[in-house]
Amino acid sequence: MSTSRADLAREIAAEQAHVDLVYANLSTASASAKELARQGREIFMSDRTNFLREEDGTALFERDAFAYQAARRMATLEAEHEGLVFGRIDLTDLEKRYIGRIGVRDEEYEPLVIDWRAPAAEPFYRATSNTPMGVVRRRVLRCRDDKVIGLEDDLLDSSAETDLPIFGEGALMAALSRARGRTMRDIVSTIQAEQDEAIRAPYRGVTIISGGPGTGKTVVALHRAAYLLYTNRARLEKGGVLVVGPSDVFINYIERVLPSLGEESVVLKAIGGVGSDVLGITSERYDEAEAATVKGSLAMLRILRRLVRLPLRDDPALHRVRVTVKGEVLGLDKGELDRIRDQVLSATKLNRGRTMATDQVVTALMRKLPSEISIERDELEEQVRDHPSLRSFLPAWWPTLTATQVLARLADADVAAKVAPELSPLQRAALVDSYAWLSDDDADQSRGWSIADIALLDELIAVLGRVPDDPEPDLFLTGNVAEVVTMADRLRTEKVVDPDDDPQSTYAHVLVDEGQDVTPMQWRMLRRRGPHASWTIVGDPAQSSYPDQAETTRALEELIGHAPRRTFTLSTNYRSPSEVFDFAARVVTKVFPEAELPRAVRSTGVEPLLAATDSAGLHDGLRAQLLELAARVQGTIGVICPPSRLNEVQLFVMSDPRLREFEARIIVVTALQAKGLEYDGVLVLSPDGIVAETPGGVRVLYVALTRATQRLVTLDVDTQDWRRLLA
Ligand SMILES: Nc1ncnc2c1ncn2[C@@H]1O[C@H](COP(=O)(O)OP(=O)(O)OP(=O)(O)O)[C@@H](O)[C@H]1O
Repeated sequence: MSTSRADLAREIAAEQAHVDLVYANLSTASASAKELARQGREIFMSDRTNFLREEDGTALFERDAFAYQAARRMATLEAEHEGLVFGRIDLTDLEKRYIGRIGVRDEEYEPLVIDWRAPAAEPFYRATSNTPMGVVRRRVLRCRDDKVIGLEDDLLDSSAETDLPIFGEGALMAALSRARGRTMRDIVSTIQAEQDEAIRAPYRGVTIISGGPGTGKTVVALHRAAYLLYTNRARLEKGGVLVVGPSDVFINYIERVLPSLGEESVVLKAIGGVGSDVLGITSERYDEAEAATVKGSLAMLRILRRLVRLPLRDDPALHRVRVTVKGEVLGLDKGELDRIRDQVLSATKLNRGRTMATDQVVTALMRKLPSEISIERDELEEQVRDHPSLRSFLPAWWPTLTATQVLARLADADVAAKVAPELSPLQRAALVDSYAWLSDDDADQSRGWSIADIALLDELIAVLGRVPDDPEPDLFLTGNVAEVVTMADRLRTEKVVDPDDDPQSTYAHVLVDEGQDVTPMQWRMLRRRGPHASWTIVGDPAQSSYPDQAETTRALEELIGHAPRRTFTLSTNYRSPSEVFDFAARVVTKVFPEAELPRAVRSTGVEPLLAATDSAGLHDGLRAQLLELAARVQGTIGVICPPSRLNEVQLFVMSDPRLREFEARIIVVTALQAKGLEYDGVLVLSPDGIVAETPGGVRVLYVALTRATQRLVTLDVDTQDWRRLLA
């Protein structure tokens, strides 16, 4: 229903005039920002009812309209390419409202632009032709910096008597068909109605955002964080917002979205970095499938507790203690000492328990003195307490332990056999092997703690308590155990602070992305970061890399408890063309029939390409397919491969003379590293390898197959068993 180019140019010029007015007001306002903020507050206080009527019943709007806020956030927004004003709605009563990243008023306090999060902006996102909400036309302005360069309109109420011109084919399609960059962009001008509902859901309790791949879960959750900061600013700026994603690559990918919405105060962390507040360690390393599964499971809880209680060495000298008072030998044997240990550990944490344990040992020894020996109680106590053998026994029997020292003990197969009897021999071997790097003669000592270990170390800190400021010297460190401990010790970086403080940083709102991959042990780690928080949890079980879904669900249920909960399911795939998504869906439904399958919003007419090669021809096959992909798509190309091939493929892509010219566009990752990311062209290398080497198997292959925004190629190497799933 469009009109001529001249009409469009006229319309753009008219919009430009309004945008110019906004910028002019903004710079005047910035110049006297503080003063205006003060005045604004006064007006707000004295004439609140007037404001309320004008602004659709919200007191929030006014605050953001204050020029002071605007100036502060403008500094961030200036760095972005998208304009400050991006939308307009024309209402049946002829009112027009401009929507933007921040609210701006003129000197009369008349709104020139409404913040996208204000209630008055809601119809911009929610109105549809079935329910127009009084909106006749919705317009998206495409701006570069402060210049309007295009318009896209939707006529929502064709029955309204209007002569408003309508331009363009719709903003969403225009946005989706552009090539993607290396980082995620905000979608503030094209948020869809079902997404808007999740974004504006109430603050309290737990908000779950589910839906298949590419439905905008991540981007919606980030807009929700910006919305919550707007509606609960005082609480959230003080209490903090934590966003947790699967990897550092993912965090780099999303990190510009919130600043582009004017919000800088959110803490972003990869799941392997959540424990860094207490451990000083972050990890990006994945364990092999079997070990990762064991370490994620709640069975580890019992194993770690036993590990903490297991004496560091089976030294007969620690099986008994003897002191002499007035010629009488007073002693406790192993059974008595074990009982004291159990009692103390059930009352307090190990690193805080030495004093209590000492008191109990002293009392028990005092009781051993035959009653006929006459001695003042105080003197007896002093003699027992200060006895040199007791003083050397206690630190060895009740050592101060760091989390890394304790976990490192699992490198010893005998220790693992004692503390983890419930594991199968295969599981136990995988667990022990995963710590082989700790031994001094392991070639790969640089491997370090894995992502799954971080949650275990965090749990251990919760069990052990902090290391006291001035731990007594650990006299027990001799022999073989000492070697293991020494290596762990080198990696020990726990911060030492007041032992009575809760050691973790906590937040008022925690947003967890790719929640389906969070293992039960990781949920416990996250819970410690938000004991009183409200939560936004984003996920898609069909993409899970943790095999025991039932266990993860239980862990999540425990987190939610009785808190109010609401679930939003997003149903449209904005990333992949239908040809790519339908192909991937065929694969996943064979192993996970209950998968949420969204409807792809676009189609390109290009079916995925299934290619094959053998190990000998891998480089030639890979080069040929990548050159073809690079010629066919603009933008990024993701090569998704099994972990065992990652180094080889990275090296090949960097060194091959023909591929080097595309180096800036090609990214080589494993399927787990590709979680949450997208590329214009995707080559999935060795699907069989991905299934075999990754926890989650076919579900993780599904992740790989759903990363493309344009084209998908699969390249089998030697085997192609996975193709049976396409039948
Ligand atoms: N309303 C929208 N307007 C424009 N682009 C959108 C919209 N919704 C989603 N997108 C785009 O679709 C792509 C997929 O979004 P996102 O990564 O948030 O999906 P997801 O559901 O988290 O995917 P996955 O589960 O596969 O990680 C992104 O490029 C995002 O910007």
